[in-house]
Amino acid sequence: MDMEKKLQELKEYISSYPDFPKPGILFRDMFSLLRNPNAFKDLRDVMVEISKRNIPDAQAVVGLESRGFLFGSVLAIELGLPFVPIRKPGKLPGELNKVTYQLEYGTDTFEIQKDAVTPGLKVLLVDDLLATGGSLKAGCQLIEESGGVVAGCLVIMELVDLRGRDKISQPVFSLLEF
Ligand SMILES: O=P(O)(O)OC[C@H]1O[C@H](OP(=O)(O)OP(=O)(O)O)[C@H](O)[C@@H]1O
Ligand SMILES: Nc1ncnc2[nH]cnc12
Repeated sequence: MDMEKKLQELKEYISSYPDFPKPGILFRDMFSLLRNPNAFKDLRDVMVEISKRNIPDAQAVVGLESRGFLFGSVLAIELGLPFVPIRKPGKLPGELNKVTYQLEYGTDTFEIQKDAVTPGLKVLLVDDLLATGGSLKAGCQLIEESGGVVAGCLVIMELVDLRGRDKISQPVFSLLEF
C-alpha cells in the first residue's frame, strides 16, 4: 500500500465548516469521508497498518465517546481485539472508574467499566480527532487509573496548531494533519 498517497486522497474527503459549532472554530467533519464506502475502507486499511506497525502488543481497543466508537470498533474487529468504550457520565452500568477533566469552559467526566480493564492490560486508545488534547489525556488517565497501560493512541485527524499531543506522554499516531 502506498500509505502517503492514500492519506493524501483521504484528506480530500474531509469537509470543513467555518464557525461551527461556535464562531472561530473550523469544524473538520469526518462524516463526509464515511459517506464514501471506498474511502472508509481505505481509512480502515491505513488504521490497521499503522496500529499493527506501531502498537503491535495492544490487547484491547478503547474508544472515546462518541465519534471514537466508529473507528475503535472497526479497528477492534480487524485486529481481533476486545472493544471497550469510555463514555460520558450516566451511560454505563455496573461498577465504574471515573475521571473529571477540563474543557474550554467548565469540566466534563469520562467513565469506564471496572471489569473491562484487567491489571496491566495494554490498550490502544482511539478517537476521531485530537484538538487541545484534553479528551485524549483524560482517556489515558482513566485507563491508567483503572490499572491498564496505554500502549499507544490513534487519532484520525490532528489539529497540529493546537499542540494537543504535547499534553500526552504516551505515543500518539495521527493519520491526517490539519
Ligand atoms: O482534543 P480536545 O480539545 O479534547 O477535542 C477533541 C474531542 O472533541 C470531540 O469530541 P466531542 O466531545 O465533541 O464528542 P463527540 O465525539 O461525541 O462529538 C472529538 O470527538 C474529540 O473527542
Ligand atoms: N475543529 C474540530 N472539528 C471537529 N471536531 C472537533 N472537536 C474538537 N474540535 C473539533
